[in-house]
Amino acid sequence: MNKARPIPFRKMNGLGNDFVVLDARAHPVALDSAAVRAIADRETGVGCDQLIVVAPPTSGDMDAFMAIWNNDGSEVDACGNATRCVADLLISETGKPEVVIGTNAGLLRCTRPGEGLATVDMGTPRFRWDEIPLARPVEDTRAVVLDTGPEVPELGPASLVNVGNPHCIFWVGDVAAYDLARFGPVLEHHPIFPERANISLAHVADEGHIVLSVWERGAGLTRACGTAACAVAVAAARNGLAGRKVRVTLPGGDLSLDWRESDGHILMTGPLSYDYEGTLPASTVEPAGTDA
Ligand SMILES: N[C@@H](CCC[C@H](N)C(=O)O)C(=O)O
Repeated sequence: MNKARPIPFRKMNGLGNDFVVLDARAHPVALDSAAVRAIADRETGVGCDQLIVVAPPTSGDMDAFMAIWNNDGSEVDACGNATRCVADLLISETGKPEVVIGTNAGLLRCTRPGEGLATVDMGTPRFRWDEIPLARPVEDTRAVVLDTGPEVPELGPASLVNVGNPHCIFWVGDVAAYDLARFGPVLEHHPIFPERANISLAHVADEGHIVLSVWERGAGLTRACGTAACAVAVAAARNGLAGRKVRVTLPGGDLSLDWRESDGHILMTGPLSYDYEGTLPASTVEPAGTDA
């Protein structure tokens, strides 16, 4: 007899960047791209920008491991906003002042500076062309001219950086003046990015404040993207456009970024919220043959 029970999930968000969070620590889940797309579908599934699986630690130096899937079914290494959400879950559960989350992009240390807030140490950015990665050598990733067709407006040179995932940033005078939803997909799939890229339009309002709009790889236009905020903060400082501590305003709200002088780590602080809880039919996420 199939005794499979429904799988509980939490719906959470960081500045409106929204996640279905599955806790696979007690009961494993098996996901493939098709299952992720079905759950993430806003018409026929739960709907989310990313699906997050909290799994048991894979080594003694972490509290849990976190797997990240975009809503197009691609698995990725980093998600800043979801890391804050999972950090809050683990801090509430353990009572520890600091938790360590394992990701495919490395170990991330997280704290709770106030109720409903989390700070994540996103580690150090990478700037070399083969670390971003790019399809061809580029000497200086601070300002790269991309060949684009008529569907992309004149945006000037891009700054490229990897903060656990690849980001491409264009510096503009007014982010609202551009229809990023129209040409974001073209840039995401530009041949210079063998793993595609997250595409940002950034306006430096002053040396401590940047306004940002993001077309996320594998998810489209989102209300916020934590790693894009990290990427734009370090790229602005590296280009001499802003200081190392900046406020980044996204459509969903503000994040505080500190590209720490002492060790080059990026600290990202911002809010997170719990939306609701629900259950998924076991058949959507259980390993084949499970009779749990
Ligand atoms: N929403 C995220 C980023 C999620 C992954 C990204 N779309 C990618 O494919 O790299 C964030 O808050 O950082």
